[in-house]
Amino acid sequence: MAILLGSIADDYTGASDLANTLTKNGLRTVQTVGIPDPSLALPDVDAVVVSLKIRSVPASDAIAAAASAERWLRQRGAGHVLYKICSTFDSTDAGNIGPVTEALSEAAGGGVVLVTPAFPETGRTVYLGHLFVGGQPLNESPLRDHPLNPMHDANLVRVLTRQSRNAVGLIDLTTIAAGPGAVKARLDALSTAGITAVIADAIFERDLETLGEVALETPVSTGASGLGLGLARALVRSGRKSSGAATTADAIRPVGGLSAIVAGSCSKATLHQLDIAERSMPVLRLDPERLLAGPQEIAAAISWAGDRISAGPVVIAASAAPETVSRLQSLHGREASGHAIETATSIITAELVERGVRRLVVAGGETSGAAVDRLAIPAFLIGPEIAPGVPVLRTVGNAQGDMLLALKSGNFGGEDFFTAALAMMH
Ligand SMILES: Nc1ncnc2c1ncn2[C@@H]1O[C@H](COP(=O)(O)OP(=O)(O)O)[C@@H](O)[C@H]1O
Ligand SMILES: O=C(O)[C@@H](O)C(=O)COP(=O)(O)O
Repeated sequence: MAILLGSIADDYTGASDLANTLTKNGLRTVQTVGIPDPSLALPDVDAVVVSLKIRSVPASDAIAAAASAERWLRQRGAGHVLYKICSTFDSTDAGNIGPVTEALSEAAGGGVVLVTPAFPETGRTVYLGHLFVGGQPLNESPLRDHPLNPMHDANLVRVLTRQSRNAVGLIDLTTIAAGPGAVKARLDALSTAGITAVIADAIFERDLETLGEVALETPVSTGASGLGLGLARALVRSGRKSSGAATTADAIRPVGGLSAIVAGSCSKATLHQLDIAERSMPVLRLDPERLLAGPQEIAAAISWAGDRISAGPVVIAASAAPETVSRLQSLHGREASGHAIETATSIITAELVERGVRRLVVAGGETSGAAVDRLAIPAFLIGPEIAPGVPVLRTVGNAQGDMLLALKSGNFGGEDFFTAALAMMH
């Protein structure tokens, strides 16, 4: 299998978001969970998205994991590797977007890397280096209250500079509107000035098409699904994409079994989706304090689900509003609280699968990573889109048999996302 495009995603929901975008734009794509075991039979594809859980780990761990994935992708023919980050640039001053971008670039021989989290379809745009989420600057959006990576600065040149060893530049919208030639000339000038990463503006998909065309001529880029769209369209336009359409129908063959939703995302969109789900499904709100205190809350949740799940889907959520999250974090620490809750929700998920759940929605990137790791799912085929950024996934090589999943980024999906997702999984 020789692949045209490789990607390393810093979390699992982000990986499925990118895989969805690449598929929609004509690339046959598979999502692997880490570097797959050589015995795993992967389909013949144009693009592989390797999902890693490296958004909120120490930078040195993130670099090591990304470097191994990059080597694996290059060995399979990837001429370009996209480091898939969050469209809301989720990270801290310690990284990991800057350190991983620099490491991947150095591994590929250096040069300047285009960086943009723009994803216009979900309202993420970048202008003069400032990231907007819908109509709000990043630091005024709900991302200011993210449990793990609260974002307090919309100026991405500044944010990336704080995470980088080398200087960071900007390619503004005027240059991008002038086309690929103008972008290349600006990149060359910035590179001569010693800059190794540039934040690129992008408001419309045409901006990302221009950036994709330029990025494809370089070994590495860093961005969200918008840049994936640009790269995929550039590959198709250039005629480099092999024949064979990207179809999704095969991925949603029915799997039967029970269905469940597990949420650990505390994002505004997820909190509202949970409120809406309460009108049509049993929803258990976990007590975060009790979750941290010992295994009783997990056992109680599994017993609660066991009493109801044969009658229809159930929802189990650790999610809480910012004030509650802050209170827990002030008692137990930010990372310790997040990690303990991810562990608890992943144990609950595995128990539900043990009891026959085969159709599963997980809300939250870190939450999804912990759950998929505990289930030891090796890879996913990409099915149809439920909402922008969220496809139905079908497991590949799963020990428990075929399952259908949706890994929902906290901020994605309309208010009826959970019922919409389950309606597409049979
Ligand atoms: N009630 C809570 N208090 C504190 N942290 C929580 C709570 N519920 C979930 N979390 C943690 O918040 C984090 C949410 O991140 P994530 O799953 O990536 O969601 P999102 O996709 O919204 O970013 C996880 O680490 C999760 O364990
Ligand atoms: O780019 C995006 O916004 C998503 O693909 C993504 O990475 C979301 O991360 P989480 O909100 O942590 O799921």
